[in-house]
Amino acid sequence: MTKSILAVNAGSSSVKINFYTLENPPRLIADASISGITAPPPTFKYHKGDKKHKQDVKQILSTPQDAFKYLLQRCFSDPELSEVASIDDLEYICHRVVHGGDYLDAVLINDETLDRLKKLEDLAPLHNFSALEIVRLCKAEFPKVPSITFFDSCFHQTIPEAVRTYPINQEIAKANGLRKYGFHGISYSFILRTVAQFLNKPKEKTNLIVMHIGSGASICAIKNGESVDTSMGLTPLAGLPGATRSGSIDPSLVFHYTNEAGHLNPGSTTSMHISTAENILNKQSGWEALTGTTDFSKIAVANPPTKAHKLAFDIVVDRISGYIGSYYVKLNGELDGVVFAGGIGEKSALLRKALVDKCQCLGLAIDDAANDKGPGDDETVKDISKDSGKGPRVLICQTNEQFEMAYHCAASRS
Ligand SMILES: Nc1ncnc2c1ncn2[C@@H]1O[C@H](COP(=O)(O)OP(=O)(O)O)[C@@H](O)[C@H]1O
Ligand SMILES: CC(=O)OP(=O)(O)O
Ligand SMILES: [Mg+2]
Repeated sequence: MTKSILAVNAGSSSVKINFYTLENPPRLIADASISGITAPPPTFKYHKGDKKHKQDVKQILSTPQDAFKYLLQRCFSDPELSEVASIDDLEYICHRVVHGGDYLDAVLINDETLDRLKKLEDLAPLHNFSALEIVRLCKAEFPKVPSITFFDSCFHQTIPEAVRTYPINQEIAKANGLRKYGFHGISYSFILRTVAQFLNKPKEKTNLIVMHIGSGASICAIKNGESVDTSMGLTPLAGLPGATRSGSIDPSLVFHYTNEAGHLNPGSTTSMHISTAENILNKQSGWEALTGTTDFSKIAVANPPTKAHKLAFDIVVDRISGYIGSYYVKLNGELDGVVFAGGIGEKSALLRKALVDKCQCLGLAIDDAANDKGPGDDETVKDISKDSGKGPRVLICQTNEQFEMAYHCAASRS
């Protein structure tokens, strides 16, 4: 019986689990996901071969842990699904953990590594706790199956010192690990390999600007196959706005958020504890704070229902295009392509069009029909450039963090 790998990706608004055969490269057996955790009702999707199933979930799933438990229950007890998902066949469970601190590579979970990762929970408040709860649950439910954690932050260890260093007291910065880490790295690693292959270039000679735009959004400059800058920082709050995250703001805004603004003194933050500020910027901001919805498909529409929806869309376009310009300079204008990925990057033709139009001066142009059609289910990379061959290519990549983890797991264990 072929052994299998279960890969778990707990994002801020979704949980995706995929089963693969343990072979190099792994083959997909089945996948299941819960999306829209922050915009109920959540949606359950399941796919095996040509069998596809989609339904709204009636029960309340307000955290990624709840969503994971629901997925396990469906996969292991539903007669239709259980044939592919027997616990006895599982050889490894791969988990996406957003913040890996100073870890340079994936680690096998044991008491020591779990303890070390627990200390990082505060640095990715929307992610690490939930991901580690899922790791703990797997340890308890399937004690014989090793769990391996893959980190979003590892891909960015090539970011040069001047880019990753914050201009603050360096003793304090070093003692507390205060630097840019960057995230979505499992996704960037998948995108780099598949896009380089698509372009017929060695990874080491590939220069890209990649946008991973989902409920959490970031952008990465890749030079000669290495991350040289990315918009998220010490935590996934920095950079672009997200569904409930503010993205980068003037750091002093925190001290002026209450009605005591303009009367700053050491006591003026008493009603605004620092963890409250963190909570507001991570969970009560972003496009939900502007429009009332975390669902970007309600915002990226030809006729926005309110001025606030239009404003939210324009803010996202403004912030992303600002980074594209900055990264174009950082890559000395030597750019093979600009890549759209993530739930929004892959699905919103309107956002892609608005961004490419805004970046015309960099030689970017889009083929409207190809853009509107988007990628087919089996099309991992799609070229939507107006005139491929001229200027940097405009591409969509259907990223797959679950595959990336299984791929590295199978490669290192086979
Ligand atoms: N057709 C669409 N147009 C715009 N946004 C979309 C569309 N479909 C899904 N989305 C958005 O994609 C986001 C989820 O992205 P995804 O990368 O899957 O999630 P996560 O960040 O949890 O990993 C949600 O904000 C959802 O509203
Ligand atoms: C790092 C991050 O924000 O991840 P996600 O987009 O999956 O929430
Ligand atoms: Mg995600």
